[in-house]
Amino acid sequence: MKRPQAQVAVLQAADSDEPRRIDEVAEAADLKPEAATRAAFELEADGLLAVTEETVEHYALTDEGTQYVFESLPEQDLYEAAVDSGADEEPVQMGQVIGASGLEGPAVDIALSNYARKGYGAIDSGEITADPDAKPGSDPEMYALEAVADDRLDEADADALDQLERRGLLSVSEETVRSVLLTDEGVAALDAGVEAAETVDQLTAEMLTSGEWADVEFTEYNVEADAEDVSHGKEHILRQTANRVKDTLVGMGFQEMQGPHVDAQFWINDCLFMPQDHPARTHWDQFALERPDEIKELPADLVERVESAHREGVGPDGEGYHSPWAEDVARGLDLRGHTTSLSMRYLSGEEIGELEPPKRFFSVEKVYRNDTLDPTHLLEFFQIEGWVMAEDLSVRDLMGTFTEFYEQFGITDLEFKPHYNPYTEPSFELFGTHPETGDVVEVGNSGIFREEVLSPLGVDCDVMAWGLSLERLLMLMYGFEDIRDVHGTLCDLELLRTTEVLH
Ligand SMILES: N[C@@H](Cc1ccccc1)C(=O)O
Repeated sequence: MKRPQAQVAVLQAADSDEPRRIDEVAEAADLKPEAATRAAFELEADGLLAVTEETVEHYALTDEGTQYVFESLPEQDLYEAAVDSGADEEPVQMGQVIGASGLEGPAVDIALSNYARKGYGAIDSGEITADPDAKPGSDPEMYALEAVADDRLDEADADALDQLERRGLLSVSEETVRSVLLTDEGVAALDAGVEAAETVDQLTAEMLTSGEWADVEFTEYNVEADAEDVSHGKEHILRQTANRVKDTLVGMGFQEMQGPHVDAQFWINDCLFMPQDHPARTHWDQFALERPDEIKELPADLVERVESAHREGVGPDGEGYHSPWAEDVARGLDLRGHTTSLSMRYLSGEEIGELEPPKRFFSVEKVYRNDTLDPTHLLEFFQIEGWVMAEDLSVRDLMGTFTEFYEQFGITDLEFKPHYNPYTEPSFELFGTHPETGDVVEVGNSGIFREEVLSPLGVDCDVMAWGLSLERLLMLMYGFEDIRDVHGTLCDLELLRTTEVLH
C-alpha cells in the first residue's frame, strides 16, 4: 500500500498495545506536531489508527505560592505567634499576636481569614484564641503547595488544590492531549508493507515555474480532518446587524438619510423646539467642538422661523418659551447627541429639496453623549433614526410600524410607555424583555412631531418619528448583558468571533 510519507512515519511510530502521545509520535517520526496530527487524523479516517483526546491540567505556583513554599503560610505564622502568646489557654489581644507574628500589610487579612476558616482558633471582639489540637504543621494546603513545587502532583489532595487556586497561589491551565493507537487494520497494513508515496501536499512557486507540478501526485484532501482554528477578520456583529436593519427598513419602503456627525446646535436642538436653556443642551450631555466652534452656513429664513417659534410659539394661540434665544448658540458645533439632526435637515427641504407626503426616511448612524460608562451606556452608540411623513398619522401607525419592524428580529413583546420629549406630542418610550435576565430594557424613544417643530420646517402634514438603539436591539437578539462586550477595549473577542447574525 502506498501512503503519503507523513502517514507512513506516523503508522510506524504508533503502537498497537499502548496509546502514544502525538508529540512523542511526532518526534519519533521526525515531523512537526501539526503534521503528525494531520496524518493521524487521515489514518483514523481510513481506520488504521484510533485517536483519543484527553484534557490534562497543568498546575503552576504563582509568585505568592512560591513565596509560601519557601517560608510558611501566613495563617501558620499567626498560629505559632498565638500559641507563643498563650492564646491556647486564654484569649489574647489580637494586636499583640499580630505584632509578634511579624505579619504585615495584606498578609494580616490573609492570615486572619484562613486561620478562622481552618479552625486554628477563633477571633472575637479583638481577641484571638488558638485551638491546642489544631495541627498547622500538617496543613493539607501547605502539603499540596509543596507537592506542586516538587512535581509530586499525585500526592496532593484535590480539595486543597482547589482551595489554593481560589487563594491565587496556584494557576491551572488545560491542554488537550491526543494519543494514537494502531488498530487491527493498521497492524495488518504494516504487516503487508506500507510504502511512502511521492505525494505533495503543497503546491509551490518553484513547482509551477519548473513544470514539475504536472508530474507529481497530490495528497488527497481530508475535509473531515481536525484543522487549526484560524480567526480571520470579519464584519463586526454591530455592523452586520446595522446592515440587516438597513435591509429591513428598505424592505419597509424607507430611504436612507446621510449627514454630518458634527453639526450645528441649530439642527440638533433648535429645530427640535428645545429651548436654549434646556438641561440636555449643556455640554455635560453633548460634546462641543472647540475649533471650529461655529457652522458656516445656516438657511437665514429657516433660522428666522425657528427663532420665532421659540420666542412666540406657533399659530394664533402660540406661547413660545419666552426664554432667551441667540443665533450664536444655534451656530455652535457639537458632536450630534442624536440623529434627529438628520431628520431636521431632510424635513426642512435643505438636504434633497421639498418633500411631498407620503415619505419614509431612516438612518443607522453613530451618536455621541457624555454619559457615565456602565453596562448599558457608552459615550457613543448607534441610533436607528426614522420618520414617516403622511396625512393623518396616529399612535396606532407608530405602534404598528414598531411591531412590524421588531418582529423581523424576533422581538414580539414590545411595551410602550408614555414619555415626554420637547419636540413630540404624544411621545412614547419602547421597551423589550432581555432574554437572559428577564429585565425590561428601554430600546427606543418616539413620538409625533409637534406643530412647533413642523411649521417652521414648512411641513404641513403629520410626521411620526423615532430613535432606537442598535446596541439594545443586539442585546435583546443575542442576550448579552454588557454593551462593553461588544465595543471597546473590554470587548469579548470570543463572542465577536463566534456570533452569527442571521439574515
Ligand atoms: N431623539 C430621540 C429619539 C426621537 C426621535 C424622533 C422623535 C422622537 C424621539 C432620542 O435620541 O432619544
